[in-house]
Amino acid sequence: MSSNTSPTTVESAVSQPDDDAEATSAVATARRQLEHAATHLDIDPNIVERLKHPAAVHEVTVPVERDDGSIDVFTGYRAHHDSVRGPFKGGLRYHPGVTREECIGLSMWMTWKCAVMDLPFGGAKGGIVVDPKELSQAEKERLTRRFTDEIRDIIGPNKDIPAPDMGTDPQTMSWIMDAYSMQEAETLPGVVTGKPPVIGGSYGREEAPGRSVALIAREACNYYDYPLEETTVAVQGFGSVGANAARLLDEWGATVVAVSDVNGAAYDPTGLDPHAIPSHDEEPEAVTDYADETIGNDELLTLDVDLLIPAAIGDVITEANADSIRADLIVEGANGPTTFAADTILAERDIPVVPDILANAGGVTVSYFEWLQDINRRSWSLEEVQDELDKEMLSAWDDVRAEVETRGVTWRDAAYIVALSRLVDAHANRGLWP
Ligand SMILES: NC(=O)C1=CN([C@@H]2O[C@H](COP(=O)(O)OP(=O)(O)OC[C@H]3O[C@@H](n4cnc5c(N)ncnc54)[C@H](OP(=O)(O)O)[C@@H]3O)[C@@H](O)[C@H]2O)C=CC1
Ligand SMILES: O=C(O)CCC(=O)C(=O)O
Repeated sequence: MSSNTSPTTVESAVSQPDDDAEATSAVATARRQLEHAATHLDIDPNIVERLKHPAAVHEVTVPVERDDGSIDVFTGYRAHHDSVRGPFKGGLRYHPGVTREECIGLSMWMTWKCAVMDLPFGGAKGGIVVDPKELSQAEKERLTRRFTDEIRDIIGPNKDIPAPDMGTDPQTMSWIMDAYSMQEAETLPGVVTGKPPVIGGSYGREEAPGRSVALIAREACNYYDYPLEETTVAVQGFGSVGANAARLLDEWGATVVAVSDVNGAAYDPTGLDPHAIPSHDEEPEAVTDYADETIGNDELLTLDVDLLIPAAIGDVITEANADSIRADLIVEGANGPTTFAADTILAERDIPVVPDILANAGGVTVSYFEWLQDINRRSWSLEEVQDELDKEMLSAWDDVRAEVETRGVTWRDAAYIVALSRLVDAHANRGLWP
C-alpha cells in the first residue's frame, strides 16, 4: 500500500450526527434513516451504532499531469462501509462536490441497497474531487489510472469492485480494469463493473439503474391506481439514470412533461419526447437547447405532476421545499435526494416516497450479473440480463411492499427493514459483532 492509501481512523473519518432538524450531509441523512428504521425492529442498539460507521475510509492524493505539462493534485476517497454479505461494492463519482462524508453516506446506502436486492455484496463508494468537464480525455485517463494505482491494494474482484456513478462512465471503468490488470500482470475484468461489453462488461448495465427506476415507478403507479397512460412525470437529471427512466416510462405510455440537466429543464405540459433530447452521455448540458419552454430545476421539483423522479444530485427535496411538492408520488432515482426532515414532511402529507435503495438498485444488480459473467467467462444476452433484472426488481418490490402492508411503515422504512434484517442475520451467523 502506498503511503497515502492508509485508512484514516473511523473517528477522524466521521463526525457525529448533526442535531439540526435539517442536517443535509449524506452521512447525516443515512444515519437518521438508519436510526428511524431500526425503531421498527428488535435490533441491539450496539449493532445500530456500529452500522452508523464505515469500516474504513481511504483517502489518496492523485497528482495528474495536465496537457500543458503542469501538475494538478486531486483528492480521492474510497469508503468501505460493511462487507459481511460479500465484497465491498459501489460506484465511483467524479464531481467537485465529492467529500469524505458524502462517500461514507453513499457507502452506507450501498450496503442497504445490496441487502434489499439480496446480492452477495457489501457497501462502498468513492470519488475524486474534480470537475470532469474541465479535463481533456487524456487528462481523465491519467487521473483514473493514477487513482487506480493509489487504491490498488484495497480493490479487487473479491475485495471491492468499483462501478460508474455521476461523472464516470464505461470508458472510466475500462481504464480502471486495464490499470489494475497491468499491476496484477493478468487480465482481471471482475475488478470493476460497468465496462463496455467488448472487455467483459454486461449488456444492459448502462441502462439498468434507469430501467429499475422505471420498473419500480410502474409498480408504484399500479399500486396507487395511476394507470401509466394517464400519469404525468417530471424527471430531474438526464444522465444514465434519469434519461433511461424517462425514455422507458414514455415508451410504456406515461407523459413525461419535464426533464432537466444542470442548466434547467425542458417543459411541455402536453408531453415531451425524451428520445429527442440528448442524454448527458450523448451531449452534456444540452437539455435546454432542445426545449421550446424552459423552467428552473427548483420549479421542476414543485410541478403539479403525478410522479416526480429526482435523478441527479442529493439533498434536492428539503425542509425548505417539501411543503411545496405537488407530485402525488416520488420515486428516487438519485442517491439521497430527500433529506430526513423532508421525508417527515412528505410522510405527514401522505406523499409516498419510494426510496433510492430500492428504485435505482438495477445498476448494482446488473453489476452483479456482470461480475458473475466475468467470473464464469460467459456473456449473457441483453434479453437474459433484462429478464433477470426485471425478476429481481419485482421480487425486491414484493419484499418491500409486504413490509409496508404488514407494518404500516413508509416505503423507506420498509426497504431498510428488509435490508437490516438480512444484515443482522448475516452478522449473527458470522459472529462478527461488534
Ligand atoms: N450510474 C449509476 O449506475 C447509478 C447512479 N445513481 C445515482 O443517480 C444519480 C445520477 O447519476 P447518473 O445518472 O449516473 O449521472 P450522470 O453523470 O450520467 O448524469 C447526471 C445528470 O444530472 C444532471 N445534473 C448534474 N448536476 C445537477 C444539478 N445540480 N441539478 C440538476 N441536474 C443536475 C447532469 O446534467 P449535465 O448533463 O448538464 O451535466 C446530468 O444530466 C446520482 O445520484 C447517482 O449516485 C444511482 C444508481 C446507479
Ligand atoms: O453498480 C454498482 O456497483 C454500484 C452503482 C452505484 O454506485 C449505486 O447504485 O449507487
